[in-house]
Amino acid sequence: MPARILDGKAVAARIREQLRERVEARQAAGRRPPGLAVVLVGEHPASSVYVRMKRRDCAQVGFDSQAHDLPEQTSQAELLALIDRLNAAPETHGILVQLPLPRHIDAQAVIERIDPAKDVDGFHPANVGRLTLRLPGLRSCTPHGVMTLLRETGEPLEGRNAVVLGQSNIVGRPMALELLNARCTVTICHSRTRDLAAEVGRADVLVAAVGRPEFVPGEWIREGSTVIDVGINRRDDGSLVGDVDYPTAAERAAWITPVPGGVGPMTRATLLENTLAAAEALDA
Ligand SMILES: Nc1nc(=O)c2c([nH]1)NC[C@@H]1CN(c3ccc(C(=O)N[C@@H](CCC(=O)O)C(=O)O)cc3)C=[N+]21
Repeated sequence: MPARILDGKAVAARIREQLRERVEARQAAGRRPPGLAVVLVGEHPASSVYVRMKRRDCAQVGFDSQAHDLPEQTSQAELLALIDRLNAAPETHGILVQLPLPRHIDAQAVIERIDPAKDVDGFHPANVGRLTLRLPGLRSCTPHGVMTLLRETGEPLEGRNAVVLGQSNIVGRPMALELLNARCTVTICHSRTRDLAAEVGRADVLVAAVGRPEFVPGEWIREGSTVIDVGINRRDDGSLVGDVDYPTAAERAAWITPVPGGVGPMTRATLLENTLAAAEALDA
């Protein structure tokens, strides 16, 4: 039986619709719209596209989208000064600094300058620490969005073997913590993992976040598993593929996310959810 498709695009659209209603209710109660500052430094080609999508999402749900497009030569001091102003601005509830930043800027210093209450990316050590300790806080959009998508399958996560491919700060590590908090048995694999095929073969839930096109062959996939593909890789012909070989994996999995239309739209919808949550907490 071929896998059922976990349609992130459709779930994200539903989330945006619910958010739009909540923003309308806020407005009817005389409260200001959630404000998201999206900061873009320089002209990384993919970043301009992603930032445009985020701003369009904001407009669609009635958020105040605040654009800060800075030149490539912006100094770290200038960027930190902007963060300070946004931290202090009452109309700004969320601050997103698009990554990657130009090489002369220390991204970690920038992340740590953001008020954790406005850190809608969930990248600040205070928020990662809160996730680690199972305390409420802003949770990184991609792993958080994946958890929302996993709930859509209706299958319980408790006790299942979850395998995460990739140990990055923005996906692999927080993803493993999310799955642990959902009481999965979690394995994190990386470039030094000895027998990747064997690890993947044990996965009831596989999350692939390695950033290599079609890296996981379908033969590795456990029959009946749930396959979440975080990879967004652009091929020479301009088309997008994930980290998993979709056609062969879909023959074995019970559920699988497509690329595009899977995790990507969920990441953006979760950014909006985090921004509304930040607004509710800050304006309370
Ligand atoms: N501070 C920061 N926060 C981020 O969350 C962040 C970032 N920097 N830098 C870059 C990555 C990448 N990222 C994506 C989110 C959604 C899609 C997405 O919606 N993709 C669609 C369309 C893809 C397309 O057509 O290009 C899809 O997969 O269906 C893609 C990429 C967020 N990132």
